[in-house]
Amino acid sequence: MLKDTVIRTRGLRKKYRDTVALDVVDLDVEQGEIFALLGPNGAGKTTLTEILEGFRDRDAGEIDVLGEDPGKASLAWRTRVGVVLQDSQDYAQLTVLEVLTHFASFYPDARRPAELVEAVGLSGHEGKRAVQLSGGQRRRLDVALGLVGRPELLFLDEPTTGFDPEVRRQFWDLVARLREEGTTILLTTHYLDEAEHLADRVGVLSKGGLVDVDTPARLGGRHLLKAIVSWTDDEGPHQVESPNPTRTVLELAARFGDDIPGLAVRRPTLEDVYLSMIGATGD
Ligand SMILES: Nc1ncnc2c1ncn2[C@@H]1O[C@H](COP(=O)(O)OP(=O)(O)OP(=O)(O)O)[C@@H](O)[C@H]1O
Repeated sequence: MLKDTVIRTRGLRKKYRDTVALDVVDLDVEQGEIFALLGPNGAGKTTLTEILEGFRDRDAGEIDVLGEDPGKASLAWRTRVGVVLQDSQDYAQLTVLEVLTHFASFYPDARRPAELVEAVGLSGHEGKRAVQLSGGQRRRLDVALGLVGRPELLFLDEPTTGFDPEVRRQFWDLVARLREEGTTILLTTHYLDEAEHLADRVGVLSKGGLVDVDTPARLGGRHLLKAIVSWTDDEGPHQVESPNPTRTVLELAARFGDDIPGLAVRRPTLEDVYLSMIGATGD
């Protein structure tokens, strides 16, 4: 294993009865990287994540996570890994502060509960029982629990589901701060804007296989795709694909004068590329 590789899998396979959930997955995630795993429902994201976390067994393949096999990992390894699962854990009757204090006691160098409350935007809710929190607030408590042990590697499984737009932005800022501290993050999300904003690289999982791994800007050859220039004239709306949209706009400006009616230049988004990749594999 390379010194700076935090996650490495080779030939990873997992089957549930007749369903092949993971089919020969080779994945490398480097130290300090934010890696987003994308894929439609049932693609295998949770299966892959939970195998890497040591919560599910694999059928075949090699895995190295922070130098150990998660299936046989030590307690010391577990303190280096933070996990935010899709489903909340059961601590409904404890207050926010009690939950955080309790979990902090398991770690050698835990973050202070007050710091965590602030970081996930739960200030003012410290005394509330978990059961009294809204869905989004409860999710933020889950995220705080993932961070409590100051993990070197953090797994975030759909962390912002149920967050309102403002809290999502706050969460993104929190992830940016973790990145600055050198935390490696494996994130699964259905929000393409989240992947674009946060991830250094994204991997698209479809039907148990990694279809592509690249930066958000280059995934699926996105950087090579043509821009779409659209405008409106007396005949109605027009649009053309252009390899050089600046030139197209200059030509239109020469034709229309100062103002090109209804001008828009649209570059293919990560979502456009992702949907065409998923469509191409028949999901
Ligand atoms: N415990 C299980 N027993 C049987 N089949 C399972 C089990 N867990 C997952 N599967 C199947 O394995 C496949 C991959 O599921 P997985 O939950 O890993 O997908 P996912 O990408 O996380 O989906 P989602 O986006 O909906 O969370 C699916 O076909 C699912 O039905």
